[in-house]
Amino acid sequence: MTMNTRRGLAQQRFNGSPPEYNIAIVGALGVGKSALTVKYITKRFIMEYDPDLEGTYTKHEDWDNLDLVVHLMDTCDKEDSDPARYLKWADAFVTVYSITNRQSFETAREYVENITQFLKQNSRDCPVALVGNKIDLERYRQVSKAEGSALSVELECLFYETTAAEEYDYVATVFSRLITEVHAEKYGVPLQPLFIAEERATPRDPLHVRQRPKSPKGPATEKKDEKNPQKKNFSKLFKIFN
Ligand SMILES: Nc1nc2c(ncn2[C@@H]2O[C@H](COP(=O)(O)OP(=O)(O)OP(=O)(O)O)[C@@H](O)[C@H]2O)c(=O)[nH]1
Repeated sequence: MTMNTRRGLAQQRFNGSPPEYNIAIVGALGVGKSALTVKYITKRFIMEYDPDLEGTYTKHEDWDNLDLVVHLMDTCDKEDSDPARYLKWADAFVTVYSITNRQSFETAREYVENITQFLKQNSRDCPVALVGNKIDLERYRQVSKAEGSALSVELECLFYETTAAEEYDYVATVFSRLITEVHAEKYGVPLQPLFIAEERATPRDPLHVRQRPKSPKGPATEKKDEKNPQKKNFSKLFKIFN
């Protein structure tokens, strides 16, 4: 069976159109929502963004010959903005705080509580991840990993620590898990390759490699190496990458 036939068969399971996932990224200003969005979309770290811009970005993933379409909303909450725009839209939520900013951790709690309350009121069940970002700045850490983990247990959500400034795998791990969970919820079947044992290629993409069982919840592996990120200025013109 050719690669194209396998892809066709895989796609047929979803009426010919690729499965889609809407993921909203929320949190206080400056925690790295835009940086994590860009990292996931382009695998690159970009230092500066326009803090007032909110945008939705799309990425196609290849999951063992199945096309997946992932839409990310990099949110930007203002005093008068209505969170319903992403609460209603999203299939999953990434609530980001910076491990170097305790206030952002408190804000993340409020975000997760509001999301959970909205989901409950609307009888919806969506995965929510609490994400402590900027672990490359370990020396400035204000929120311990144990505190992040304890809050996720209390709020009954997933927990990861990440960095947008280092390896892509930190970020891929979070999205891989959310996509897997959303898929099961939205399409009623686990996200798994069309199983043709003798022809199955060795999975290489991080999405596949990082696929995890449903439980237990747990943080991504922490890495202590420090690197100097590129010192460049960009605006949200990275939108052109889509
Ligand atoms: N060292 C380091 N810096 C990061 C990381 N993530 C983001 N930053 C930096 O933190 C600053 C804020 O990042 P943003 O992505 O703009 O944060 P945001 O949450 O989108 O906040 P607004 O743009 O203000 O809405 C920028 O200077 C980023 O370069 C990270 O993982 N490590």
